[in-house]
Amino acid sequence: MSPGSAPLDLTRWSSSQAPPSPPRHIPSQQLYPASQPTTPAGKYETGSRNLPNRGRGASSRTGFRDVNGRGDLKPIINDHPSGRRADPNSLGRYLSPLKCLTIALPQTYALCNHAFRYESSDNPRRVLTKPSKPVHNNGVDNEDWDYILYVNDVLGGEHGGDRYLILDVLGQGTFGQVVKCQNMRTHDICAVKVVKNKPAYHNQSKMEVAILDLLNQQYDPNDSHHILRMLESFTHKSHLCLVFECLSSNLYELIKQNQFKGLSTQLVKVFTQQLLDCLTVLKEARLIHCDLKPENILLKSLQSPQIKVIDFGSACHEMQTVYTYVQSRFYRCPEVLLGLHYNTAIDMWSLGCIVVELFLGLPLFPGTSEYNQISRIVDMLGNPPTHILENGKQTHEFFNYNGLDAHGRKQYRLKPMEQYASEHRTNEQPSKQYFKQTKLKDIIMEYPFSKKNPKQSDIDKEMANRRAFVDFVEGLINMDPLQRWTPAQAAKHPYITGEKFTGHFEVSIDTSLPSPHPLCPSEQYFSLPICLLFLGHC
Ligand SMILES: Nc1ncnc2c1ncn2[C@@H]1O[C@H](COP(=O)(O)OP(=O)(O)OP(=O)(O)O)[C@@H](O)[C@H]1O
Repeated sequence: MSPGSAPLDLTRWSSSQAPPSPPRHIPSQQLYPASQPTTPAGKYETGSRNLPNRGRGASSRTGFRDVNGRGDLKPIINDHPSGRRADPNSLGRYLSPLKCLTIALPQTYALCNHAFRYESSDNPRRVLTKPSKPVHNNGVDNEDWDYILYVNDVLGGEHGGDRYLILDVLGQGTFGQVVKCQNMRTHDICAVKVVKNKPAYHNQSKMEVAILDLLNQQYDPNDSHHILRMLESFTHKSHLCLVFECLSSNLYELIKQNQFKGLSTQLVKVFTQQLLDCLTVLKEARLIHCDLKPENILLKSLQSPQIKVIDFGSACHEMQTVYTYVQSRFYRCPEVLLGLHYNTAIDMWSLGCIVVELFLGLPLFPGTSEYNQISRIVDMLGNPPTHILENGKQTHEFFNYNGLDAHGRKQYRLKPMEQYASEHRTNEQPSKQYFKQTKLKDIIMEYPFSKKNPKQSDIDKEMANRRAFVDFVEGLINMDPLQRWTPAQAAKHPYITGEKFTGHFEVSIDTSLPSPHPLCPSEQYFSLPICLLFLGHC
């Protein structure tokens, strides 16, 4: 530096003053509009303030300047970062190659070809529905009568209601698709179930709307009983759409993430308490969920073990058990398998299967067929009580009648697999065993510890927890629905309350009778559709 010359003060260069220079790979006449001078005014002015900003990477020499006003010329370095193109929207800023080829791709194209024009309407729409080929309903439905959903399409607003921007897919079920959406008015994120455009699904889903409305408004107005919230429903291009609060992963995914190793008795307890709370409310409303399983229990978020029960699409009132074929097979109870009348007790059987699965990481009765399901249950728990077998419409499908016993009671024995298979022309396979033990108590008590080298005090505590857990589960998977514990009874078990478990828990009689619905004239003749008429849902 010459004596008397001012030091370079790079900090006083603002990026907006930095002159853009053409990148090596794009001709400068393409980079700058014809009206814009290739060399911005002042680019080669002398004086430290006007020195171009120095960026990272190689610099290119673009001229000389008088460094001291006395004609001492020094080369001017144009500090254009290597491999970067000037941002045409922000003078003095540069775009990285990554940006040029991603978010600034339309500009990059426009630079290369002046005729290029970008229109967002030309974007290929990301389809979320499979198959996506238009078949029905003027081309908006596929061959399965599912509405073909695209990211950034809008649902709703047909009758002036809220509109929902489709963001992503959340799940798929028998009834339709569930997508993550954003309410375009409130900006809230929600889940929208878009039901198949078929009368059977449409009508059944209207029942789901009615049941959730009833539960949300009448039985759980404060949203404190772990029941999914339905925000509204509307029709979009003949598809019934149900708008729900948006939840997180389901419990099956949680088990899977845990590599099917099972959850601690403590965490299982936290989930069970919430499920019992939900089932208590359902029993009060005399509603049967009919499809309780880990996939239909969702975490509210990944931050805490708060859960919600979803999918009331198979739910019904106790007086309206029109379908004989309910519940997912692994969680199906003996009275349903054998074709008896059923009530809210069937959800308690499912709950028993679920809590064991949460603890073990594997389903308790993973039946591969109806026969395999019942044979797994019988293998573990023995025959169902005689009165159940006597009254089951399907008993003769699975059991042989073996005459009367010494007390004059009918005796039944499960058909051998080969007999059942030949009678029903099915390909039954022997049950694959996942545990070497066959009895529930042994499976649970001998299940390996998750902790390596636990202290004796930890072992004692865990074994005490497990003893309470076994006793609790046995009350739920009682073959006799009349003896099976109700949610209120189960909620009093020491495993749930945290009291010391001192031996088999004797339940007291459940006096919590369902209260008559406020809008129904007679509890005796209560039926859901009548009730819904009062609520204006039919
Ligand atoms: N509120 C929600 N928030 C987040 N994901 C959801 C929500 N509701 C449903 N899902 C996802 O969508 C999937 C299908 O939903 P749902 O069980 O209600 O549909 P379905 O057609 O009734 O299914 P199924 O075949 O079990 O009857 C769920 O397993 C879940 O993964």
